[in-house]
Amino acid sequence: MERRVFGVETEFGLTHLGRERRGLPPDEVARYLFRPVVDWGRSSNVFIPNASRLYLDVGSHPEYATAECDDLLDLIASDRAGELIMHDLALRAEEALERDGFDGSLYLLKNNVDSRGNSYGSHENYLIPRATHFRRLSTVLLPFLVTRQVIAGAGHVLQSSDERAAHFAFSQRADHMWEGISSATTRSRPIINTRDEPHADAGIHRRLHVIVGDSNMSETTQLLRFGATDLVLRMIEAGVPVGDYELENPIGAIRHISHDITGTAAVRIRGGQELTAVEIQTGLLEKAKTFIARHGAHHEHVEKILELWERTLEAVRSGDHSLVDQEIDWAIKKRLVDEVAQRHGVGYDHPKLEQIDMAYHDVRPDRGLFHLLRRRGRAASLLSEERIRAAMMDPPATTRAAVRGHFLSTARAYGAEHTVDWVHHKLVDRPLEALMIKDPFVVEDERIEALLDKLGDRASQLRELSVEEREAQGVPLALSERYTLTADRPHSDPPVI
Ligand SMILES: Nc1ncnc2c1ncn2[C@@H]1O[C@H](COP(=O)(O)OP(=O)(O)OP(=O)(O)O)[C@@H](O)[C@H]1O
Ligand SMILES: [Mg+2]
Repeated sequence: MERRVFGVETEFGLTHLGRERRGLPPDEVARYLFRPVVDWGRSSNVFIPNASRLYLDVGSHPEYATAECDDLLDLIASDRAGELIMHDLALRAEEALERDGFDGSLYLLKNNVDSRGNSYGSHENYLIPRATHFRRLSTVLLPFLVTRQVIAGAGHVLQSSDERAAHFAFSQRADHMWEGISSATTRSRPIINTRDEPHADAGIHRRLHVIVGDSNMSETTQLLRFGATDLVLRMIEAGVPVGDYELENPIGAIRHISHDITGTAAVRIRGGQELTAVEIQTGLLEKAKTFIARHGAHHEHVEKILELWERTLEAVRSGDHSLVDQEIDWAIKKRLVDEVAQRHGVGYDHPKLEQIDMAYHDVRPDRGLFHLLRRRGRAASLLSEERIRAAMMDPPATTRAAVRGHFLSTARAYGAEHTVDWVHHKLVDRPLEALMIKDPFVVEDERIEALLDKLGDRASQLRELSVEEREAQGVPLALSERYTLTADRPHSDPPVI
Protein backbone atom coordinates (compact mmCIF):
# COMPACT_ATOMS: atom_id res chain seq x y z
CA MET A 1 0.00 0.00 0.00
CA GLU A 2 1.27 3.48 -0.83
CA ARG A 3 -0.28 4.93 2.31
CA ARG A 4 -1.16 2.87 5.30
CA VAL A 5 -3.30 3.49 8.34
CA PHE A 6 -1.76 2.59 11.69
CA GLY A 7 -3.16 2.52 15.21
CA VAL A 8 -1.78 1.33 18.56
CA GLU A 9 -3.76 0.23 21.59
CA THR A 10 -2.03 0.36 24.96
CA GLU A 11 -3.24 -1.28 28.13
CA PHE A 12 -1.74 0.15 31.29
CA GLY A 13 -0.89 -1.49 34.59
CA LEU A 14 -2.20 0.21 37.69
CA THR A 15 -1.00 -0.06 41.31
CA HIS A 16 -1.98 1.89 44.39
CA LEU A 17 0.41 1.87 47.32
CA GLY A 18 -1.09 3.17 50.54
CA ARG A 19 1.03 5.31 52.83
CA GLU A 20 0.05 3.57 56.02
CA ARG A 21 -2.52 1.04 55.01
CA ARG A 22 -2.65 -1.30 52.09
CA GLY A 23 -3.52 0.37 48.82
CA LEU A 24 -6.84 -0.14 47.08
CA PRO A 25 -7.18 -3.05 44.65
CA PRO A 26 -6.50 -2.14 41.01
CA ASP A 27 -10.09 -2.47 39.79
CA GLU A 28 -11.27 0.06 42.36
CA VAL A 29 -8.41 2.39 41.52
CA ALA A 30 -9.27 2.05 37.83
CA ARG A 31 -12.77 3.29 38.59
CA TYR A 32 -11.30 6.35 40.28
CA LEU A 33 -9.02 6.86 37.30
CA PHE A 34 -11.93 6.86 34.87
CA ARG A 35 -14.25 9.07 36.90
CA PRO A 36 -13.53 12.24 34.87
CA VAL A 37 -13.95 10.21 31.68
CA VAL A 38 -17.33 8.89 32.76
CA ASP A 39 -18.38 12.39 33.91
CA TRP A 40 -17.38 13.75 30.52
CA GLY A 41 -18.75 11.09 28.23
CA ARG A 42 -21.19 9.20 30.47
CA SER A 43 -19.44 5.96 29.68
CA SER A 44 -16.14 4.24 30.35
CA ASN A 45 -15.78 3.67 26.62
CA VAL A 46 -15.44 7.02 24.88
CA PHE A 47 -13.91 8.70 21.89
CA ILE A 48 -12.21 11.91 22.93
CA PRO A 49 -11.58 15.08 20.87
CA ASN A 50 -8.18 13.91 19.60
CA ALA A 51 -10.23 11.11 17.96
CA SER A 52 -8.68 8.33 20.03
CA ARG A 53 -10.52 5.95 22.33
CA LEU A 54 -10.36 5.63 26.11
CA TYR A 55 -11.70 2.40 27.42
CA LEU A 56 -12.06 0.63 30.74
CA ASP A 57 -13.24 -2.91 30.46
CA VAL A 58 -14.13 -4.99 33.48
CA GLY A 59 -10.88 -5.44 35.37
CA SER A 60 -8.10 -3.02 35.93
CA HIS A 61 -6.22 -2.30 32.74
CA PRO A 62 -7.32 1.02 31.31
CA GLU A 63 -6.75 1.22 27.57
CA TYR A 64 -5.94 4.03 25.19
CA ALA A 65 -6.24 3.37 21.45
CA THR A 66 -4.68 5.98 19.19
CA ALA A 67 -6.68 7.48 16.38
CA GLU A 68 -5.92 6.27 12.87
CA CYS A 69 -2.60 7.74 11.71
CA ASP A 70 -0.92 7.48 8.33
CA ASP A 71 2.32 9.09 9.43
CA LEU A 72 4.63 7.29 11.85
CA LEU A 73 5.48 10.38 13.86
CA ASP A 74 1.77 11.21 14.20
CA LEU A 75 1.28 7.67 15.46
CA ILE A 76 4.06 7.96 18.03
CA ALA A 77 2.80 11.41 19.06
CA SER A 78 -0.72 10.07 19.55
CA ASP A 79 0.58 7.14 21.58
CA ARG A 80 2.75 9.40 23.73
CA ALA A 81 -0.25 11.70 24.15
CA GLY A 82 -2.09 8.68 25.54
CA GLU A 83 0.54 8.36 28.27
CA LEU A 84 0.10 11.98 29.26
CA ILE A 85 -3.68 11.66 29.19
CA MET A 86 -3.49 8.67 31.53
CA HIS A 87 -1.01 10.53 33.72
CA ASP A 88 -3.37 13.51 33.90
CA LEU A 89 -6.16 11.15 34.98
CA ALA A 90 -3.84 9.48 37.51
CA LEU A 91 -3.04 12.78 39.22
CA ARG A 92 -6.75 13.53 39.57
CA ALA A 93 -7.45 10.03 40.80
CA GLU A 94 -4.73 10.36 43.44
CA GLU A 95 -6.38 13.55 44.70
CA ALA A 96 -9.82 11.96 44.73
CA LEU A 97 -8.48 8.93 46.57
CA GLU A 98 -6.86 11.19 49.11
CA ARG A 99 -10.12 13.09 49.63
CA ASP A 100 -11.82 9.80 50.33
CA GLY A 101 -9.21 8.88 52.90
CA PHE A 102 -7.08 6.55 50.79
CA ASP A 103 -3.81 8.39 50.82
CA GLY A 104 -0.88 6.96 48.97
CA SER A 105 0.60 6.88 45.50
CA LEU A 106 -0.81 5.71 42.26
CA TYR A 107 1.51 4.07 39.75
CA LEU A 108 0.50 3.84 36.13
CA LEU A 109 2.84 1.63 34.15
CA LYS A 110 3.13 1.35 30.39
CA ASN A 111 4.49 -2.17 30.52
CA ASN A 112 3.13 -5.65 29.87
CA VAL A 113 3.37 -7.69 33.07
CA ASP A 114 2.42 -6.96 36.63
CA SER A 115 4.05 -8.32 39.77
CA ARG A 116 1.51 -11.15 39.88
CA GLY A 117 2.48 -12.31 36.40
CA ASN A 118 -0.62 -11.06 34.54
CA SER A 119 0.06 -9.79 31.07
CA TYR A 120 -1.60 -6.97 29.16
CA GLY A 121 -0.97 -5.74 25.73
CA SER A 122 0.27 -3.25 23.23
CA HIS A 123 -1.68 -4.06 20.09
CA GLU A 124 -0.79 -2.78 16.65
CA ASN A 125 -3.21 -2.25 13.81
CA TYR A 126 -2.13 -2.04 10.19
CA LEU A 127 -4.43 -1.47 7.24
CA ILE A 128 -3.63 -4.06 4.58
CA PRO A 129 -5.25 -4.97 1.27
CA ARG A 130 -7.86 -7.70 1.57
CA ALA A 131 -6.04 -9.57 -1.20
CA THR A 132 -2.91 -10.10 0.94
CA HIS A 133 -2.15 -13.80 0.91
CA PHE A 134 -2.75 -15.37 4.27
CA ARG A 135 0.02 -17.86 3.63
CA ARG A 136 2.56 -15.05 3.28
CA LEU A 137 1.50 -13.74 6.67
CA SER A 138 2.50 -17.02 8.26
CA THR A 139 5.65 -17.65 6.21
CA VAL A 140 7.07 -14.11 6.36
CA LEU A 141 5.25 -11.88 8.83
CA LEU A 142 5.05 -14.38 11.68
CA PRO A 143 8.81 -15.14 11.74
CA PHE A 144 9.46 -11.41 11.47
CA LEU A 145 7.25 -10.76 14.50
CA VAL A 146 8.68 -13.65 16.51
CA THR A 147 12.20 -12.27 16.02
CA ARG A 148 11.29 -8.54 16.11
CA GLN A 149 11.82 -8.48 19.88
CA VAL A 150 15.59 -8.27 19.34
CA ILE A 151 15.11 -4.88 17.70
CA ALA A 152 12.03 -3.59 19.54
CA GLY A 153 11.62 -5.50 22.82
CA ALA A 154 11.19 -3.51 26.02
CA GLY A 155 13.66 -5.70 27.92
CA HIS A 156 12.72 -7.62 31.03
CA VAL A 157 14.36 -8.74 34.27
CA LEU A 158 13.10 -12.31 34.57
CA GLN A 159 13.11 -13.96 37.96
CA SER A 160 14.48 -17.44 38.37
CA SER A 161 12.16 -20.37 37.80
CA ASP A 162 12.46 -24.15 37.86
CA GLU A 163 13.89 -24.06 34.36
CA ARG A 164 16.41 -21.24 34.54
CA ALA A 165 18.23 -18.69 36.63
CA ALA A 166 17.19 -15.04 36.77
CA HIS A 167 18.32 -13.16 33.67
CA PHE A 168 17.67 -10.25 31.36
CA ALA A 169 15.35 -11.06 28.44
CA PHE A 170 14.50 -9.11 25.29
CA SER A 171 10.76 -9.10 25.76
CA GLN A 172 8.06 -8.81 28.42
CA ARG A 173 5.39 -10.29 26.26
CA ALA A 174 7.17 -13.32 24.78
CA ASP A 175 6.35 -15.61 27.70
CA HIS A 176 2.66 -14.75 27.47
CA MET A 177 1.92 -15.67 23.86
CA TRP A 178 0.25 -18.98 23.21
CA GLU A 179 -0.48 -19.27 19.49
CA GLY A 180 0.78 -18.09 16.13
CA ILE A 181 -2.26 -16.94 14.18
CA SER A 182 -5.81 -17.27 15.46
CA SER A 183 -9.08 -15.45 15.88
CA ALA A 184 -9.17 -15.62 19.69
CA THR A 185 -7.70 -12.78 21.73
CA THR A 186 -7.87 -13.61 25.38
CA ARG A 187 -8.04 -17.35 25.77
CA SER A 188 -5.17 -18.37 23.54
CA ARG A 189 -3.47 -15.01 22.91
CA PRO A 190 -2.11 -15.31 19.39
CA ILE A 191 0.72 -13.28 17.83
CA ILE A 192 -1.54 -12.25 14.94
CA ASN A 193 -5.25 -12.02 15.62
CA THR A 194 -7.44 -12.71 12.64
CA ARG A 195 -10.77 -11.52 14.03
CA ASP A 196 -12.15 -9.76 10.99
CA GLU A 197 -13.13 -6.23 11.97
CA PRO A 198 -11.63 -4.03 9.28
CA HIS A 199 -13.22 -0.69 10.35
CA ALA A 200 -13.00 -0.05 6.61
CA ASP A 201 -14.50 -1.37 3.39
CA ALA A 202 -14.31 -5.13 3.95
CA GLY A 203 -14.22 -5.72 0.21
CA ILE A 204 -10.95 -3.83 -0.12
CA HIS A 205 -9.17 -3.87 3.21
CA ARG A 206 -8.31 -5.82 6.30
CA ARG A 207 -7.13 -4.51 9.64
CA LEU A 208 -4.16 -6.61 10.62
CA HIS A 209 -4.19 -6.94 14.39
CA VAL A 210 -0.77 -7.76 15.89
CA ILE A 211 -0.86 -8.48 19.60
CA VAL A 212 2.65 -9.69 20.27
CA GLY A 213 4.45 -6.37 20.81
CA ASP A 214 5.95 -4.98 24.01
CA SER A 215 4.84 -1.50 25.06
CA ASN A 216 7.68 0.84 24.23
CA MET A 217 8.76 3.89 26.18
CA SER A 218 11.35 4.98 23.61
CA GLU A 219 10.13 6.91 20.57
CA THR A 220 13.06 5.72 18.47
CA THR A 221 12.24 2.10 19.29
CA GLN A 222 8.65 2.76 18.27
CA LEU A 223 9.77 4.21 14.96
CA LEU A 224 11.80 1.08 14.29
CA ARG A 225 9.04 -1.26 15.45
CA PHE A 226 6.25 0.21 13.33
CA GLY A 227 8.52 1.27 10.46
CA ALA A 228 10.17 -2.13 10.02
CA THR A 229 6.81 -3.91 10.25
CA ASP A 230 5.43 -1.60 7.58
CA LEU A 231 8.41 -2.39 5.35
CA VAL A 232 7.91 -6.14 5.71
CA LEU A 233 4.21 -5.72 4.94
CA ARG A 234 5.06 -3.70 1.83
CA MET A 235 7.28 -6.50 0.56
CA ILE A 236 4.54 -9.05 1.26
CA GLU A 237 1.99 -6.87 -0.52
CA ALA A 238 4.26 -6.36 -3.50
CA GLY A 239 4.67 -10.12 -3.77
CA VAL A 240 8.48 -9.97 -3.85
CA PRO A 241 10.34 -13.06 -2.65
CA VAL A 242 11.49 -12.44 0.92
CA GLY A 243 12.83 -15.86 1.79
CA ASP A 244 10.95 -18.56 3.61
CA TYR A 245 11.45 -18.46 7.35
CA GLU A 246 8.33 -20.32 8.38
CA LEU A 247 9.01 -21.51 11.90
CA GLU A 248 8.43 -25.04 13.02
CA ASN A 249 7.28 -23.88 16.46
CA PRO A 250 6.65 -20.12 16.66
CA ILE A 251 5.74 -20.12 20.34
CA GLY A 252 8.74 -22.20 21.39
CA ALA A 253 10.87 -19.89 19.24
CA ILE A 254 9.57 -16.62 20.67
CA ARG A 255 10.48 -17.69 24.20
CA HIS A 256 13.78 -19.22 23.26
CA ILE A 257 14.81 -15.99 21.51
CA SER A 258 13.61 -13.73 24.30
CA HIS A 259 15.66 -15.57 26.92
CA ASP A 260 18.93 -15.39 25.05
CA ILE A 261 20.29 -11.85 25.07
CA THR A 262 23.36 -12.95 23.10
CA GLY A 263 21.14 -13.47 20.07
CA THR A 264 22.78 -16.79 19.32
CA ALA A 265 19.85 -19.07 20.20
CA ALA A 266 18.87 -20.92 17.04
CA VAL A 267 15.32 -21.75 16.06
CA ARG A 268 14.18 -24.35 13.57
CA ILE A 269 12.74 -23.36 10.23
CA ARG A 270 10.25 -25.71 8.57
CA GLY A 271 12.38 -28.04 6.50
CA GLY A 272 15.01 -28.44 9.17
CA GLN A 273 17.36 -25.47 8.86
CA GLU A 274 18.34 -23.71 12.10
CA LEU A 275 18.74 -19.93 12.20
CA THR A 276 19.19 -17.32 14.92
CA ALA A 277 16.87 -14.32 15.37
CA VAL A 278 19.66 -12.05 14.16
CA GLU A 279 20.07 -14.13 11.01
CA ILE A 280 16.35 -14.04 10.23
CA GLN A 281 16.15 -10.31 10.89
CA THR A 282 19.26 -9.67 8.82
CA GLY A 283 17.78 -11.63 5.93
CA LEU A 284 14.61 -9.51 6.06
CA LEU A 285 16.56 -6.27 6.47
CA GLU A 286 18.68 -7.02 3.40
CA LYS A 287 15.54 -7.70 1.36
CA ALA A 288 14.01 -4.46 2.62
CA LYS A 289 17.10 -2.50 1.61
CA THR A 290 16.98 -3.99 -1.89
CA PHE A 291 13.26 -3.32 -2.11
CA ILE A 292 13.69 0.33 -1.16
CA ALA A 293 16.66 0.75 -3.52
CA ARG A 294 14.43 -0.50 -6.33
CA HIS A 295 11.13 1.16 -5.47
CA GLY A 296 12.28 4.27 -3.62
CA ALA A 297 11.46 5.40 -0.09
CA HIS A 298 7.75 5.91 0.57
CA HIS A 299 8.23 8.29 3.49
CA GLU A 300 10.92 10.47 4.97
CA HIS A 301 11.92 8.17 7.83
CA VAL A 302 12.76 5.07 5.79
CA GLU A 303 16.49 5.70 5.74
CA LYS A 304 16.61 6.23 9.51
CA ILE A 305 14.59 3.07 10.08
CA LEU A 306 16.89 0.94 7.92
CA GLU A 307 19.97 2.41 9.57
CA LEU A 308 18.68 1.82 13.10
CA TRP A 309 17.49 -1.67 12.18
CA GLU A 310 20.98 -2.54 10.95
CA ARG A 311 22.75 -0.97 13.90
CA THR A 312 20.52 -2.79 16.40
CA LEU A 313 21.24 -6.16 14.80
CA GLU A 314 24.93 -5.32 14.87
CA ALA A 315 24.65 -4.48 18.59
CA VAL A 316 23.15 -7.90 19.32
CA ARG A 317 25.57 -9.75 17.05
CA SER A 318 28.67 -8.07 18.47
CA GLY A 319 27.46 -7.83 22.08
CA ASP A 320 28.36 -4.12 21.96
CA HIS A 321 25.01 -2.80 23.20
CA SER A 322 26.38 0.73 23.46
CA LEU A 323 25.63 0.98 19.72
CA VAL A 324 21.93 1.42 20.57
CA ASP A 325 21.69 1.99 24.31
CA GLN A 326 20.07 5.38 23.84
CA GLU A 327 17.60 4.33 21.17
CA ILE A 328 16.33 0.81 21.80
CA ASP A 329 14.29 0.09 24.92
CA TRP A 330 15.81 -3.23 25.93
CA ALA A 331 19.34 -1.80 25.62
CA ILE A 332 18.49 1.45 27.43
CA LYS A 333 16.92 -0.53 30.25
CA LYS A 334 19.66 -3.16 30.41
CA ARG A 335 22.37 -0.55 30.77
CA LEU A 336 20.53 0.96 33.73
CA VAL A 337 19.79 -2.40 35.36
CA ASP A 338 23.39 -3.55 34.93
CA GLU A 339 24.75 -0.35 36.43
CA VAL A 340 22.57 -0.74 39.51
CA ALA A 341 23.44 -4.42 39.80
CA GLN A 342 27.11 -3.58 39.70
CA ARG A 343 26.85 -0.70 42.12
CA HIS A 344 25.08 -2.89 44.68
CA GLY A 345 26.96 -6.06 43.86
CA VAL A 346 23.75 -8.00 43.20
CA GLY A 347 22.50 -10.33 40.46
CA TYR A 348 19.33 -10.33 38.35
CA ASP A 349 17.53 -12.26 41.07
CA HIS A 350 17.66 -9.24 43.39
CA PRO A 351 14.21 -7.65 43.91
CA LYS A 352 15.67 -4.18 43.40
CA LEU A 353 16.31 -4.95 39.75
CA GLU A 354 12.76 -6.11 39.20
CA GLN A 355 11.63 -2.81 40.71
CA ILE A 356 13.84 -0.88 38.33
CA ASP A 357 12.32 -2.80 35.44
CA MET A 358 8.84 -1.68 36.57
CA ALA A 359 9.86 1.90 37.33
CA TYR A 360 11.30 2.23 33.81
CA HIS A 361 7.69 2.13 32.56
CA ASP A 362 6.20 4.56 35.08
CA VAL A 363 4.42 7.15 32.91
CA ARG A 364 4.78 9.88 35.49
CA PRO A 365 7.26 12.31 33.90
CA ASP A 366 8.98 13.32 37.14
CA ARG A 367 9.27 9.77 38.51
CA GLY A 368 9.48 7.27 35.66
CA LEU A 369 13.02 6.03 35.08
CA PHE A 370 12.80 6.17 31.30
CA HIS A 371 11.83 9.84 31.53
CA LEU A 372 14.66 10.45 33.95
CA LEU A 373 17.16 8.89 31.55
CA ARG A 374 15.80 11.00 28.71
CA ARG A 375 16.23 14.17 30.72
CA ARG A 376 19.81 13.12 31.44
CA GLY A 377 20.52 12.66 27.75
CA ARG A 378 20.66 8.88 28.02
CA ALA A 379 17.61 8.16 25.90
CA ALA A 380 16.88 9.71 22.52
CA SER A 381 13.56 11.24 21.52
CA LEU A 382 11.98 12.27 18.25
CA LEU A 383 9.13 14.55 19.23
CA SER A 384 8.94 17.90 20.97
CA GLU A 385 6.81 18.25 24.10
CA GLU A 386 4.63 20.73 22.17
CA ARG A 387 3.84 18.17 19.52
CA ILE A 388 2.86 15.57 22.10
CA ARG A 389 0.72 18.05 24.02
CA ALA A 390 -0.99 19.10 20.81
CA ALA A 391 -1.73 15.44 20.07
CA MET A 392 -3.58 15.23 23.41
CA MET A 393 -6.16 17.64 22.01
CA ASP A 394 -6.08 17.56 18.24
CA PRO A 395 -6.70 14.59 15.95
CA PRO A 396 -4.25 13.66 13.20
CA ALA A 397 -5.05 15.82 10.16
CA THR A 398 -4.52 13.29 7.38
CA THR A 399 -7.01 10.50 8.16
CA ARG A 400 -10.71 10.26 8.96
CA ALA A 401 -9.73 10.86 12.59
CA ALA A 402 -9.85 14.54 11.58
CA VAL A 403 -13.55 14.18 10.72
CA ARG A 404 -14.32 12.32 13.94
CA GLY A 405 -12.54 14.92 16.07
CA HIS A 406 -14.39 17.73 14.32
CA PHE A 407 -17.74 15.96 14.59
CA LEU A 408 -17.27 15.26 18.28
CA SER A 409 -16.13 18.76 19.16
CA THR A 410 -18.91 20.46 17.20
CA ALA A 411 -21.66 18.24 18.55
CA ARG A 412 -20.44 18.83 22.10
CA ALA A 413 -20.28 22.59 21.61
CA TYR A 414 -23.97 22.52 20.70
CA GLY A 415 -24.77 20.15 23.53
CA ALA A 416 -26.09 17.68 20.97
CA GLU A 417 -26.10 14.06 22.11
CA HIS A 418 -24.06 11.96 19.74
CA THR A 419 -22.35 8.63 19.32
CA VAL A 420 -19.27 7.77 17.30
CA ASP A 421 -16.98 4.81 16.74
CA TRP A 422 -14.14 4.24 14.27
CA VAL A 423 -16.60 4.31 11.37
CA HIS A 424 -19.94 5.77 12.52
CA HIS A 425 -21.16 9.27 13.36
CA LYS A 426 -24.61 9.85 14.74
CA LEU A 427 -26.59 12.63 16.38
CA VAL A 428 -28.93 10.87 18.76
CA ASP A 429 -31.83 13.14 17.73
CA ARG A 430 -31.37 12.15 14.10
CA PRO A 431 -30.89 8.39 14.20
CA LEU A 432 -31.88 7.96 10.57
CA GLU A 433 -29.06 10.21 9.45
CA ALA A 434 -26.22 8.15 10.96
CA LEU A 435 -23.20 8.43 8.70
CA MET A 436 -20.45 5.95 7.98
CA ILE A 437 -16.96 6.71 6.76
CA LYS A 438 -15.44 3.47 5.59
CA ASP A 439 -12.48 5.05 3.83
CA PRO A 440 -9.91 5.75 6.58
CA PHE A 441 -8.10 8.28 4.38
CA VAL A 442 -11.05 10.67 4.09
CA VAL A 443 -10.31 14.00 5.81
CA GLU A 444 -13.50 15.90 4.96
CA ASP A 445 -17.05 14.78 4.50
CA GLU A 446 -19.80 16.96 3.07
CA ARG A 447 -22.56 14.77 4.50
CA ILE A 448 -21.18 15.25 7.98
CA GLU A 449 -20.89 19.00 7.43
CA ALA A 450 -24.53 19.05 6.30
CA LEU A 451 -25.57 17.08 9.37
CA LEU A 452 -23.65 19.43 11.65
CA ASP A 453 -25.22 22.42 9.86
CA LYS A 454 -28.53 21.28 11.29
CA LEU A 455 -27.22 22.16 14.73
CA GLY A 456 -27.07 25.85 13.82
CA ASP A 457 -25.06 28.44 11.98
CA ARG A 458 -21.56 27.35 12.92
CA ALA A 459 -19.64 30.05 11.13
CA SER A 460 -20.93 32.82 13.35
CA GLN A 461 -21.67 30.86 16.49
CA LEU A 462 -18.62 28.74 17.22
CA ARG A 463 -15.44 30.20 18.56
CA GLU A 464 -12.34 28.05 18.86
CA LEU A 465 -10.77 28.21 22.30
CA SER A 466 -7.08 28.81 22.80
CA VAL A 467 -4.96 26.20 24.53
CA GLU A 468 -4.81 28.45 27.61
CA GLU A 469 -8.58 28.67 27.71
CA ARG A 470 -8.85 24.95 27.38
CA GLU A 471 -6.33 24.42 30.14
CA ALA A 472 -8.38 26.68 32.38
CA GLN A 473 -11.43 24.43 32.14
CA GLY A 474 -10.49 22.38 35.18
CA VAL A 475 -10.91 19.05 33.41
CA PRO A 476 -8.14 16.84 32.01
CA LEU A 477 -6.67 18.52 28.93
CA ALA A 478 -7.75 15.74 26.60
CA LEU A 479 -11.35 16.23 27.71
CA SER A 480 -11.38 20.00 27.40
CA GLU A 481 -13.84 21.59 25.00
CA ARG A 482 -12.53 22.87 21.73
CA TYR A 483 -15.29 25.34 20.86
CA THR A 484 -17.54 27.66 22.70
CA LEU A 485 -20.83 29.04 21.41
CA THR A 486 -20.77 32.79 20.96
CA ALA A 487 -24.56 33.04 20.59
CA ASP A 488 -27.28 31.43 22.67
CA ARG A 489 -27.64 27.74 22.26
CA PRO A 490 -29.97 27.14 19.31
CA HIS A 491 -31.56 24.21 21.09
CA SER A 492 -32.65 26.00 24.20
CA ASP A 493 -35.36 24.60 26.43
CA PRO A 494 -38.83 24.67 24.88
CA PRO A 495 -40.80 27.78 25.91
CA VAL A 496 -43.04 27.32 28.93
CA ILE A 497 -46.61 28.14 27.94
N1 LIG B 1 -9.11 0.60 9.04
C1 LIG B 1 -8.17 0.57 9.97
N2 LIG B 1 -6.97 0.03 9.72
C2 LIG B 1 -6.02 -0.03 10.68
N3 LIG B 1 -6.20 0.43 11.92
C3 LIG B 1 -7.38 0.97 12.22
C4 LIG B 1 -8.42 1.07 11.27
N4 LIG B 1 -9.49 1.65 11.86
C5 LIG B 1 -9.12 1.90 13.13
N5 LIG B 1 -7.86 1.49 13.35
C6 LIG B 1 -7.09 1.52 14.60
O1 LIG B 1 -7.37 0.28 15.24
C7 LIG B 1 -7.42 0.45 16.67
C8 LIG B 1 -8.74 -0.09 17.17
O2 LIG B 1 -8.73 -0.14 18.55
P1 LIG B 1 -9.86 -0.84 19.42
O3 LIG B 1 -9.32 -1.01 20.79
O4 LIG B 1 -11.14 -0.12 19.28
O5 LIG B 1 -10.03 -2.22 18.62
P2 LIG B 1 -10.04 -3.70 19.09
O6 LIG B 1 -8.79 -4.00 19.82
O7 LIG B 1 -10.36 -4.49 17.89
O8 LIG B 1 -11.25 -3.74 20.08
P3 LIG B 1 -11.24 -4.13 21.62
O9 LIG B 1 -10.08 -3.45 22.28
O10 LIG B 1 -12.56 -3.60 22.05
O11 LIG B 1 -11.10 -5.62 21.64
C9 LIG B 1 -7.20 1.93 16.91
O12 LIG B 1 -5.88 2.19 17.30
C10 LIG B 1 -7.53 2.57 15.56
O13 LIG B 1 -6.82 3.77 15.32
MG1 LIG C 1 -8.48 -2.49 21.94
